[in-house]
Amino acid sequence: MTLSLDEYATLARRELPEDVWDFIAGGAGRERTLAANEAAYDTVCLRPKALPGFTEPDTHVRVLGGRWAAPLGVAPVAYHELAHRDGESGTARAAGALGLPLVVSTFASQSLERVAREASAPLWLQMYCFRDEEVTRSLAGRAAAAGYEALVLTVDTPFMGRRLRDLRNGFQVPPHIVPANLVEGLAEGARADVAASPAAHSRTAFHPALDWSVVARLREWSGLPVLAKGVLSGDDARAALDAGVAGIIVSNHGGRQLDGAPATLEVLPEVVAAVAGRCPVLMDGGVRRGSDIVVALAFGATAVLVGRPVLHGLAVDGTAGAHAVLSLLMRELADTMALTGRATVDAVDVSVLAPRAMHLRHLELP
Ligand SMILES: Cc1cc2nc3c(=O)[nH]c(=O)nc-3n(C[C@H](O)[C@H](O)[C@H](O)COP(=O)(O)O)c2cc1C
Ligand SMILES: CCCCCCC(=O)C(=O)O
Repeated sequence: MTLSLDEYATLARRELPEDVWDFIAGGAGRERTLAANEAAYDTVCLRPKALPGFTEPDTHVRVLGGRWAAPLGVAPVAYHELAHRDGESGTARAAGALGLPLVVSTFASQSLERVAREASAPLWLQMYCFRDEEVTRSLAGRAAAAGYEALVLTVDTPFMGRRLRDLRNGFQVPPHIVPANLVEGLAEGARADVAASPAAHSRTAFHPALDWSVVARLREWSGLPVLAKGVLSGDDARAALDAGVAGIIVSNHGGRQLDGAPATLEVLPEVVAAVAGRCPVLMDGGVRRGSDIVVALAFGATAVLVGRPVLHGLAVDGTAGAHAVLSLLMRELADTMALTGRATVDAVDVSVLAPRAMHLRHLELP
């Protein structure tokens, strides 16, 4: 019986080649930010509620007009087929069965159209922007045509961070796994390039000097709302809003870009304050328990996204494993809401938190 996301990670590690495990698990540099994301949740305590009078809370939320079964979605993660041949279609089936949204990566191993055919819950497409603007424009248009409900512009990755595990391993994407959304847009040489070294490819293919004006172009090309993913400060949140985003995702790319960047939970309140209710604020990074979701909501998040745990589920048991991971998180979320006396997601606010300092103060009383 697998009872926690940590256990899924342990099982997934046994299933995957070591270099693939490292690509998924790893972060940039010393992996300080990677570690900080999870550790941040350990600094916070929750306040239990005695005799709340119910056991099954309503976890539904509305985000950008879509109804989600919980404030939880799947973060954009490249190449799901690295974890299991079911790939993104399997993840879409798993998330859809639970009423949870999926953000499909530009670097998905199955085409965005194929994933859409398997989906039954909201789909968003994550956007990397390329030197060749036609590639970006075409992706944005295809997303709209295939029924995607939003674009997620990743704003923290002008190139991939220095991931030492991948450099040591000489990590290459296996030849049978391709960036399915791009195979037609990229010249043959560039296709070989992207497999041989994702990091080197990002340096040559990604737009090197993107600025916030791209938000308007993405909106124009797709007619879809655009969210900015990778915002870690109030200043950047305001810039994103000025550029016309419909939502913000507080993210440090799972610790894979700027090592030394703060844990996402740490900066979430600053971003929420800057946004002041003008758009939804999602977050990702280190969410591994339902109680982490409650903490993120208490800090002002509208919803959270999870990345690595979904790949762990896929690696363990394909579509069923991804489903198991997501439903475990939903169960833990509902239980935590019940034990803290919150019958709805709206009822989760800062009063659900009991900072550790409170306990210390209590102990110090004469
Ligand atoms: C293997 C892997 C691939 C990723 N690929 C993408 C990607 O293509 N686009 C993107 O915006 N973020 C990507 N991310 C970052 C995730 O969207 C997300 O920010 C991060 O995984 C959240 O942290 P978590 O894994 O601790 O849940 C990737 C992360 C991992 C682990
Ligand atoms: C050029 C290939 C890029 C894959 C990017 C995936 C990603 O964002 C990651 O963090 O890894």
